[in-house]
Amino acid sequence: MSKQQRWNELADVKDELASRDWFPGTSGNVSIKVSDSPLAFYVSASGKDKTKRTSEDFLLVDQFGEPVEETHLKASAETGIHCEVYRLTKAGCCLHVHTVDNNLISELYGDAGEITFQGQELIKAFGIWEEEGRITVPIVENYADLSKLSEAVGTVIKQDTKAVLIRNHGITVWGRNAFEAKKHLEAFEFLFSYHIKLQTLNVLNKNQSFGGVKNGTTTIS
Ligand SMILES: CSCCC(=O)C(=O)COP(=O)(O)O
Ligand SMILES: [Zn+2]
Repeated sequence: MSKQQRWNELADVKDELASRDWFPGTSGNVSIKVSDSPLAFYVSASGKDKTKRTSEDFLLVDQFGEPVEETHLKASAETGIHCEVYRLTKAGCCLHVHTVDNNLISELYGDAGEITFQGQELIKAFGIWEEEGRITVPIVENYADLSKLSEAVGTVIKQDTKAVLIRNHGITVWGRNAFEAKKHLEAFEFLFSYHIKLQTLNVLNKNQSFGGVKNGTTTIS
């Protein structure tokens, strides 16, 4: 596939994530691999409004996140994380978004360092078809030092890892191509949303059983 086709593929997936409001406040970044050896990938330019489609949305960078073509564009501040994903996995596309649900999950399970999902049909979206199939997402602290953050992400990526949560920040997820990366992202966001809603309902039920409704107001503690 040509570089232009890769660019278009990345622009299309960015548009689809934007249509879901998954890039609030210029957050998020996306990348797609163009060549394996030497590694080169398009990554979104830093600080842009990712809901807009322009000819300056992406730049080509190498394994170190350095531009390989003359450009005035600055690569995403989190390019180092994409470099780690391409170094450690067979990913062809890597997506990073900030959502309320992924931030809540990262905070609720941040101390545990991971969250595991089991018994959900959508786990099949990760290619896991076993009856008792499970998927674990590691969670790292949101280090302000981006080199340290990239290193922390790299440390938790194992052979079957498909995403990493950054605490109170967002998710970085990947797939062999743009289609698979988006599928994984959508499936994770579904699982996060389901889990939060279920936990909230459980707390509400518990409060009602134990008289948690005071003065006509149900409190969630
Ligand atoms: C306002 S979002 C803060 C930076 C961030 O977390 C992000 O995802 C976007 O950074 P980029 O440099 O890729 O625009
Ligand atoms: Zn981010």
